[in-house]
Amino acid sequence: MQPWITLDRILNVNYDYIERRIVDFIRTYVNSVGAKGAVIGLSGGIDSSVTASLLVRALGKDKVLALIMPYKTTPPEDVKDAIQLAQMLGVKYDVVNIDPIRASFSSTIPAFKESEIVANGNILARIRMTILYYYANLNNMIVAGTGDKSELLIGYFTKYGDGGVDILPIGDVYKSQVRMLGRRLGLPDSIVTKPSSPRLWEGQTAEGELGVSYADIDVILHALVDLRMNPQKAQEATGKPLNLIEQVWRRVVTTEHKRRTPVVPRIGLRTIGLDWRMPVHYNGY
Ligand SMILES: Nc1ncnc2c1ncn2[C@@H]1O[C@H](COP(=O)(O)OP(=O)(O)OC[C@H]2O[C@@H]([n+]3cccc(C(=O)O)c3)[C@H](O)[C@@H]2O)[C@@H](O)[C@H]1O
Ligand SMILES: Nc1ncnc2c1ncn2[C@@H]1O[C@H](COP(=O)(O)OP(=O)(O)OP(=O)(O)O)[C@@H](O)[C@H]1O
Ligand SMILES: [Mg+2]
Repeated sequence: MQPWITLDRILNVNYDYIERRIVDFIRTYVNSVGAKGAVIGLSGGIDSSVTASLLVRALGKDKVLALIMPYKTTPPEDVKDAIQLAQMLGVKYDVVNIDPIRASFSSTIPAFKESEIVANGNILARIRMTILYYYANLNNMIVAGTGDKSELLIGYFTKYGDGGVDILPIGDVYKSQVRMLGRRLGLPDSIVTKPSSPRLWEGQTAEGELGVSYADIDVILHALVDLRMNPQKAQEATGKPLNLIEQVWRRVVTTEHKRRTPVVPRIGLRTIGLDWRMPVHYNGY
């Protein structure tokens, strides 16, 4: 049988609907929790650019605050792209260089190891999260996350770093779809065509670190997650190698802890995270 789950199938979705749904979600959520707006980290990458653009459509430019937080591994073009986008959207922005903050970690932590690139890279994401929450606290705003469905499902984010946010507007949109959305939102070409990278260390790219392309990841996730296929069925339907499918699935299952609130052992009659559930903007008593 010819593979029928192709990238075209992932890309061929109703972007008008996606845009309307997300804009409506942001507006309703921010208003119903009584926040004054949203704070976002702008990296010059596709995810934060699309999210920022949707925030402005939902809330208006005066209710969106952008933080541009370069480190020495951030290419100057990224800073330029982020500033250009903030100006294009008309939002207020601050540029905060995080080099000295990160340097204070290496100079004060006795166990600090310069060679631990992933652990040290995660510090950058957690420094940025701390700064975003500082601005949110000062302005009675919430922190908008930028994780897309692909990154969230494979756990490709720093727990409580870029994962430490209040809402995830593009969290149900695959990376390949986010790029298409970016084009439709009129984002500059330099942003839309830029290869994804967390820029946590010199030369890092997402596809290089993961060892698989987002085009493949998205097709495989659609089969495994949306269509609930087992790896064998997913292989028939996508034509991708079984070992690649299993590798992606392994990432999904081993990172479930990143998508949950911390686990609590059951002791009482109702336990947080197990059978205590409440809507986040419930006003009743
Ligand atoms: N089963 C489990 N239950 C509960 N907690 C568990 C756990 N397994 C690990 N943990 C905890 O999780 C920690 C590991 O998670 P974490 O600290 O996130 O670290 P980790 O997943 O190892 O690293 C983050 C990954 O995300 C990538 N990243 C980061 C930031 C941005 C982006 C981007 O796309 O822009 C990508 C980064 O390149 C790296 O590959 C462990 O040290 C442990 O504390
Ligand atoms: N230099 C930076 N300044 C401000 N925020 C940043 C910076 N680097 C990362 N971030 C924040 O961390 C988020 C996660 O980074 P990530 O690289 O996944 O997203 P992106 O750069 O927007 O898109 P892509 O995944 O395509 O690179 C960013 O979307 C942004 O909110
Ligand atoms: Mg990036």
